Amino acid sequence: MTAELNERQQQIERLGQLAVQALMMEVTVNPKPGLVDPVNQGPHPDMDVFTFITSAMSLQSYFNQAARLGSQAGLQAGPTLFGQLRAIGKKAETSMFTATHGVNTHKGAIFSLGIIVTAAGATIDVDSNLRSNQIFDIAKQMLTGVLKSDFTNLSHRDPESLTAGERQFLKYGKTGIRGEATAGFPTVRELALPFLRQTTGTTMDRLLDTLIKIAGETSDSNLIKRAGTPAITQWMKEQSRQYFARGGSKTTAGQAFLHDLNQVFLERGLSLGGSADLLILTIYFGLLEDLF
Ligand SMILES: CC(C)(COP(=O)(O)OP(=O)(O)OC[C@H]1O[C@@H](n2cnc3c(N)ncnc32)[C@H](O[C@H]2O[C@H](COP(=O)(O)OP(=O)(O)OP(=O)(O)O)[C@@H](O)[C@H]2O)[C@@H]1O)[C@@H](O)C(=O)NCCC(=O)NCCS
Ligand SMILES: Nc1ncnc2[nH]cnc12
Repeated sequence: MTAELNERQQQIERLGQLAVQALMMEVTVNPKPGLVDPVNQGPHPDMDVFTFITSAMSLQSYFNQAARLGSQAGLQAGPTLFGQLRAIGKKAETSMFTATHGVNTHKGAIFSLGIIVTAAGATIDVDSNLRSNQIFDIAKQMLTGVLKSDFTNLSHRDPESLTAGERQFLKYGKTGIRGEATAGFPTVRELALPFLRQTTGTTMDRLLDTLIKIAGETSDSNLIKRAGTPAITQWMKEQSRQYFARGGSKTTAGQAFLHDLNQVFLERGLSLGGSADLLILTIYFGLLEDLF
């Protein structure tokens, strides 16, 4: 192998490794309301931090493959590339369920982070200052037409076979994670990543604040599913506002608020699985940009 090819190969592998690192960093952040962390299972009795570590490790080869797929497609990447990714994503879902004995830890991340890692592979030759924006643009290019293809004819399907996201589209017109991805992940591009870039303090402080920022601004289909109503999104926005009004993770008042919020999530069985996925994406960009 020539030195040039070898270096390219290493860059591709690095993109895959950073994906698993982002999954590990997300699950380490605590105290996270409604989510599994090393201290708490939150409202997820079927999983703990070890389930997440096992799940993340099982996805290494998927993310390496995704980065390689992207690097082969380059900047013209489009829906064909997404079709190829979905095929390997479905296999990765099966590997994840085998590794976790049937627990859904990273289904959302297989989809969202898979797209971003593939787009990162496609921008391997782009200048590092321009890269993040290019990744979002390519993700958008790749997802062209997905809303139409995934949501057409849903009403003719057996209602029992529909996923939470599909049900929420039929019931509330909400496009969920597919809508976010099709728009090029605006919650990450315009809100979470700029927010993370200007945070200070420990990595734990910065990531906790970024999570609560995301949770206050996104429509988390996992939260809606658990609450049984989309009105929960407005409630979450208010919780986020109050947390930051107390100074966030770096203040005693902010930490006390978070502690109480964790209790509320536990008592009501609420989860922030979708927001966790967007945090994972934000961490991935943070790693690419050397923000930690
Ligand atoms: C497009 C797919 C993601 C499938 O979508 P689907 O319609 O099956 O599901 P959705 O409900 O739309 O969402 C799927 C997961 O995406 C995450 N998510 C939701 N909202 C957001 C958001 N605003 N931003 C980012 N991410 C979001 C979320 O994942 C997290 O929650 C998961 C736990 O969920 P679940 O098991 O349903 O919930 P529990 O509370 O545990 O269940 P109960 O105990 O209540 O029963 C966890 O994985 C988090 O990561 C949503 O769950 C994609 O999978 C797809 O295309 N599927 C088709 C097959 C395929 O092609 N797969 C390969 C993709 S490359
Ligand atoms: N830490 C976490 N807890 C529960 N669901 C998640 N989905 C992604 N990360 C998660």
